[in-house]
Amino acid sequence: MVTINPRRTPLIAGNWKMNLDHLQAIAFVQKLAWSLKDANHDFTAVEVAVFPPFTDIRSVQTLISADKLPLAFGAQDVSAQESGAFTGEISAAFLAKLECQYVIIGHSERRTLHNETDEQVAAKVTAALGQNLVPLICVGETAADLELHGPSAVPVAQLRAALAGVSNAADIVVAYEPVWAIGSGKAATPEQAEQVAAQLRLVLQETLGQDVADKTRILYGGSVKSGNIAAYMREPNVDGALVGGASLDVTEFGNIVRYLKHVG
Ligand SMILES: O=C[C@H](O)COP(=O)(O)O
Repeated sequence: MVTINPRRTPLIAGNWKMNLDHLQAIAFVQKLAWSLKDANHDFTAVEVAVFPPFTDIRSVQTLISADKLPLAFGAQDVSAQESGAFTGEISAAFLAKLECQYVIIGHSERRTLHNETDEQVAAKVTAALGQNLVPLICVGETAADLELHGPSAVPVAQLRAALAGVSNAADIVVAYEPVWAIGSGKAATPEQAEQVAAQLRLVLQETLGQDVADKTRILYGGSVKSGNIAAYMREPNVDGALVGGASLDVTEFGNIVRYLKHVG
């Protein structure tokens, strides 16, 4: 039985990573919106967001705005800097100007492949909030971390660090993504996801207070598919999913969004 917390609208977020150019993005978003509309998806019951590459965002914004599509969108990363000589960087102000609602910060691929530190993640969170973007903060342990420290220690420490400069978080989203589950087909069990999500909610409570802890959505990410999403959504502290590979297939992503059809 799924009980939807009235303070936390479930969020299904598709992180396209470095896939789909701007023309493919337009076709994808149109098809996604049409297929969800055809299926009478209730966008007030489950929010849907896509995270295209930077070069697609203007096209996605224009389409969503012109056709008044009930989809949210965001970027996959942001600079901690406001402006200046930072070749290749994209500021939070630029993203806000493109009407992004969200920005993913601290994805494990950034932490691993670009050596992003907890301090840089925290600075990016502050930069995003400064432009009224909702930071979607990713945390998660590697297989080695899991063996060494157990399931919650690393994600909890990463979240604490990410919130270091946040005093008044109007709106944030947290994604628990065990690194060993990303793109591996070896998803965490719903119980594992719930265990860590509950610990992350405690961190939110301790650092930002009960109200923020109650209203903050905590997503699970890592090999989410239409066949396993419903089981995660039955867990009381899991409020949605950050989907990678499966978000690139319109039909599959649409079925993930429509998980309510498959839960008792
Ligand atoms: O941001 C999304 C995650 O990295 C999950 O990716 P995945 O669904 O391909 O495992």
